[in-house]
Amino acid sequence: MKIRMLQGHNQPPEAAHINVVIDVIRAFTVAHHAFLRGAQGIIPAATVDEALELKRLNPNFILAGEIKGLLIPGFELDNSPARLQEFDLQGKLLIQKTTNGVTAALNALNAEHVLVTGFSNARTTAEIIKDRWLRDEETTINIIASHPSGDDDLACAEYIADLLQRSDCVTPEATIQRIRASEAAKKFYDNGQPEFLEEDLSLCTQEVPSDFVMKVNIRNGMPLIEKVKAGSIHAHVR
Ligand SMILES: O=C(O)[C@H](CS(=O)(=O)O)OP(=O)(O)O
Ligand SMILES: [Mg+2]
Repeated sequence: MKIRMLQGHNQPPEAAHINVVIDVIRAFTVAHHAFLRGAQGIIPAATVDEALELKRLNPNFILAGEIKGLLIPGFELDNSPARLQEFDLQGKLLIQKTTNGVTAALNALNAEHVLVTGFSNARTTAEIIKDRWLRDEETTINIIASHPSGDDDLACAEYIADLLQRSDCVTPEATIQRIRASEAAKKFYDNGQPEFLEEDLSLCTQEVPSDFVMKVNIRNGMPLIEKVKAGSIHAHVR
């Protein structure tokens, strides 16, 4: 296995068998919790206009995301995993537009398998990659920390790389510490910015055991993030 560690959301990575796109604070923590709450799929949108147009055509879809961390006018959900807990998402399709995670995922579609995750599903994602897709030492994996400079996604990327390599050097505790100390985490401790909930940070640093990865598949020519269970991955390959 050859692992490349990358950081940022704007550059398409060099081609690989597997791209793993990380956004801990908060896009793919939101995505994981949306699936845990029954969401059927998530359409990543490159722009607010594209997201609003999709909503116009599909009024049942739910708009989620942020600009500068805040609710986008006309959207139902912001980018808070805590506020998401109040919504019934059973069978729903979400449209997600965020600064780092969603942009990075849309720029990383050039692999056989494209996965997204935050810390909450990092271990499961690594385990399923190991079980299903690590064919031989020639398998190439890009692990993309979507925040261009912050340490939250990089810490999670290193945690996943460690799990894939079975090196046992990076603990979940050390990873959580780095996420909590990252630049992106600061606003969640700031009493002057009450719109950023400290509970979000708790959810972003909590591993939630689940039996699925979040995989970006192309459906009708469009990317769709789907919940793919460990045993059913071969039925969902792109
Ligand atoms: O809302 C978020 O958590 C971030 C925006 S910011 O960098 O924290 O302002 O977006 P994301 O794409 O989830 O990193
Ligand atoms: Mg982020």
